Amino acid sequence: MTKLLILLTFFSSCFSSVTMKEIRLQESDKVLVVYLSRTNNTKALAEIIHQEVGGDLVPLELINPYPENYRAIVKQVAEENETGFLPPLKTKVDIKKYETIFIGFPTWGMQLPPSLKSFLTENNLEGKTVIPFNSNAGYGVGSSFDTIELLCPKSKILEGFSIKGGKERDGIFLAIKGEKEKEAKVAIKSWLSKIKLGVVD
Ligand SMILES: Cc1cc2nc3c(=O)[nH]c(=O)nc-3n(C[C@H](O)[C@H](O)[C@H](O)COP(=O)(O)O)c2cc1C
Repeated sequence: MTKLLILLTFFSSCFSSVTMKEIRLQESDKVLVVYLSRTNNTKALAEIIHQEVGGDLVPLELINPYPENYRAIVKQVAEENETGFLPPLKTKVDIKKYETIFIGFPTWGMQLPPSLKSFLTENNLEGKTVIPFNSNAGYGVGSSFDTIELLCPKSKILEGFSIKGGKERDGIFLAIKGEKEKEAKVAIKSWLSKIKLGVVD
């Protein structure tokens, strides 16, 4: 009887470890990490998240890119925010393929950038898990996370992640590199395990 129990325990543990691995791979297939980044800070976060959770990593591109000049982009974004203009996207995603969607963006004018509003309007995220992440110049996420809640009323929205990135206004472009990148990695890993999306080896 004891022998039988030991054998059963052995086989069930083999079986469960195979199943766990398969589930993780399947889940990873259904993960999308989509992000907007101008000076690569949010891109650095997206790459760390992608290394941790797998899936597809997709940069969001516009049909008509924003001006290079900082003052010009600030002015254009302010106008778009005021009029509610949704810039058309070059990036198309087959959203049906995904169940878990990480959405990354910088804070622009203390709001969600207009192209993210386009993305969330163009794609139906009903029933999907949505996880925002953000970099900013030190002033926080503004209304961006709340706007995601508004635009994704039928999604399960998990706690977002936010970190200080660059400050283009003061000539600081990519800040999430070297030591800062290592710090971001530690913070992201702890956030992912808090929201229970960290991949266990
Ligand atoms: C048009 C524009 C507006 C911005 N507005 C804000 C803001 O309101 N608050 C803030 O903290 N940072 C603001 N920033 C700074 C970015 O959020 C910050 O530099 C971020 O790390 C950039 O991310 P990226 O490198 O992925 O583009 C703004 C940057 C741009 C280009």
